[in-house]
Amino acid sequence: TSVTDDDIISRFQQYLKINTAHPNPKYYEAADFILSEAKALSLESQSIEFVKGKPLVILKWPGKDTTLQSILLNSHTDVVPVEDHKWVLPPFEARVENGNVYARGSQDMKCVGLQYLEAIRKLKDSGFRPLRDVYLSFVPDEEIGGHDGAEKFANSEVFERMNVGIVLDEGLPSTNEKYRVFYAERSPWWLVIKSTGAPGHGAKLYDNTAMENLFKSIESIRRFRGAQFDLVKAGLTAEGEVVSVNMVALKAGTPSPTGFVMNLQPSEAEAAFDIRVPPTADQASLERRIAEEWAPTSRNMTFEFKQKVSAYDKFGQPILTATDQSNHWWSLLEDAIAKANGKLEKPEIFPASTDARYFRDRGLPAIGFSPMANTPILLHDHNEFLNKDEYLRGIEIYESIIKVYASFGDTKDSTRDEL
Ligand code: MET
Ligand SMILES: [Zn+2]
Ligand SMILES: [Zn+2]
Repeated sequence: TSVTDDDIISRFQQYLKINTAHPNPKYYEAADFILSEAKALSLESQSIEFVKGKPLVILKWPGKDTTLQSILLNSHTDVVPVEDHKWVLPPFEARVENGNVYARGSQDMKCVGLQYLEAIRKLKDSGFRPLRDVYLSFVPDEEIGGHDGAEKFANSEVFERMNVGIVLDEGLPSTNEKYRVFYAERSPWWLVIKSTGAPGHGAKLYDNTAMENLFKSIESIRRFRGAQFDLVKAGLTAEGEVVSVNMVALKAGTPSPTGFVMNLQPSEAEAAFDIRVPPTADQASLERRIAEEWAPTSRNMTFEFKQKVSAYDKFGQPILTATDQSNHWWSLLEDAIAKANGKLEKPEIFPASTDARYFRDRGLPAIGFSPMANTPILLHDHNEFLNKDEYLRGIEIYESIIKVYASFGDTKDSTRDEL
């Protein structure tokens, strides 16, 4: 069978046209599409609903030696919502302009999911047969925390039986010709702080109002944010190695039909922050800072975490995948990318969060990688796009990676089985 670039791009477009944005992702349409692609490629497939209405599709390309650890190529099928009217081209039509495919999910991360499949198609056409089992997982709900998707999957018996040795998951584009690659990620701490204070006349100056109490916290948080950001701006610390704090919501004031009651100081106020904590950070000291400076009871403040993922494993060690000789999957990835004439940046800590953490939590190596070079970073942004040629180039990169990974036959890597 001969595969044309047009066929490849049109399959990418088909996947992008399925609206899997929260809060009502069309998960069954996405699953059906993946399953029909799998069928065309003669891959084994199953769709599992760990949670009703949220299918997780697993595909398998069986290897010659099923006793070896397998390779898992993971991607999420959901995407973040869009503000339709702020896009130049409609976000779920995958139109092409100047060689760029515009769609929500074109970078995050429907590209990767289909590039895995296209790479397998090419390898199959070339007659290649894997030594190890190659698995693909298409998981729901990454963008809302992954609890009903990758988290359940990584802790399931199905996963256990897959005997996975290495996981590949998403990364970020780079604006130059080198690909970025990620060996760890920052942990999300979603914090809501609340203040209370005596209500009173809008004209009266008095201490301990809810607004004043909250603003003292906001000032302190902003000083911390500024100091962290300065390290990045000065080029001293990588983006993924500082703690980021961004205020994402503010709620206060007494509503009135025309807006707010203007002459009443409210008795409550709250603010929400998206905090990301690198595995290299001192978690305990950040916790103390939150309790003592950002939401102290002495200032009538309380706090609550909407999400708080530890950056450390159960032994208190930072969760990261080795990027040295101790991890042969890392060396193989370097080789594979070099073989395909690709260049790699120094490995980084992913500044946001991905499903890779659920696999790393299980003690598995997981590498974040989305082969997009020369591409502006538009994840979660308006007018997200990926250039056609970059997409096609990424398929070649995955061909090389899958080939190198799936033919690797070192017997030393079966330690997990021996335990
Ligand atoms: N990938 C998304 C993010 O980093 C959702 C992860 S769940 C905290 O924001
Ligand atoms: Zn993503
Ligand atoms: Zn995302």
